[in-house]
Amino acid sequence: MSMLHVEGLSKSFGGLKVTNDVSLSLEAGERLALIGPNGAGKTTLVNQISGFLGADAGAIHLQGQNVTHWPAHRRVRHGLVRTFQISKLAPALTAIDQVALAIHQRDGSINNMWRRKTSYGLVLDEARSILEALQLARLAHTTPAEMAYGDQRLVEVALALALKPRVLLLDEPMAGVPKSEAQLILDALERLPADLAVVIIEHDMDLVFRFAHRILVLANGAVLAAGTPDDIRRNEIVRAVYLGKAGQL
Ligand SMILES: Nc1ncnc2c1ncn2[C@@H]1O[C@H](COP(=O)(O)OP(=O)(O)OP(=O)(O)O)[C@@H](O)[C@H]1O
Repeated sequence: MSMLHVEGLSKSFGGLKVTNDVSLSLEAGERLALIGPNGAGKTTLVNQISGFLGADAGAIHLQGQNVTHWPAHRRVRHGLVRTFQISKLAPALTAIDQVALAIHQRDGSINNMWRRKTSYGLVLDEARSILEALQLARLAHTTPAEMAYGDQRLVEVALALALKPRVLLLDEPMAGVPKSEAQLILDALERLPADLAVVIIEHDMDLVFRFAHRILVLANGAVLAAGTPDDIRRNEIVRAVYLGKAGQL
């Protein structure tokens, strides 16, 4: 059974079809990249899958369960977690506190007055191990303002991991990150749990072609092509519409 199955998803804003009959499937451990020119509908599709935007037509199944009409927070509880293009970090909190807060949120313990100190110790242990897994332990006691931008993006990935996703949607983790920090991001993404299913929106083709097992190309809201990185690299239509024009192949 697929971890995520999207069938015929569509959405229009006025007369503009922003997603047009999009289907995709994702197995545990798979890395799928969503690429396409600006305005192709990538973020809209991720907004729909994560429950931030409804669908005019189509269905979304998470591990066989129909979640099409579920609100975003319910999808999160069932393992469908996303990050955003724009930073959502709390400016005054250290990385470890932010991750600990996300763990509390996941466990529903944030308002639990009777929380025992021992359980808080366990939360901190877990927060530390999430940071370590992404090689971010060096940032544990650092606030976002004191971090390089690439590190901030990675702490956001750590926050998403704290929610124990089975499917992780990453919206442009490389956006705004200077080239000098790009390798750091790629290294961290390659250390994501092997059984996690990942959908990544990304304009950086180096990252896309190194990270993705499969690539789905969107243009004008519709699927233009889908296949392995080699298939996509060789696809003449994709080259003409997107990759060739971007001069990145
Ligand atoms: N709330 C909205 N109301 C009206 N139009 C919208 C809305 N959100 C997105 N759009 C339009 O939908 C189209 C797709 O936008 P979307 O942000 O999904 O594209 P994208 O592929 O993610 O682009 P980018 O690579 O620039 O992030 C664009 O033409 C955009 O202007």
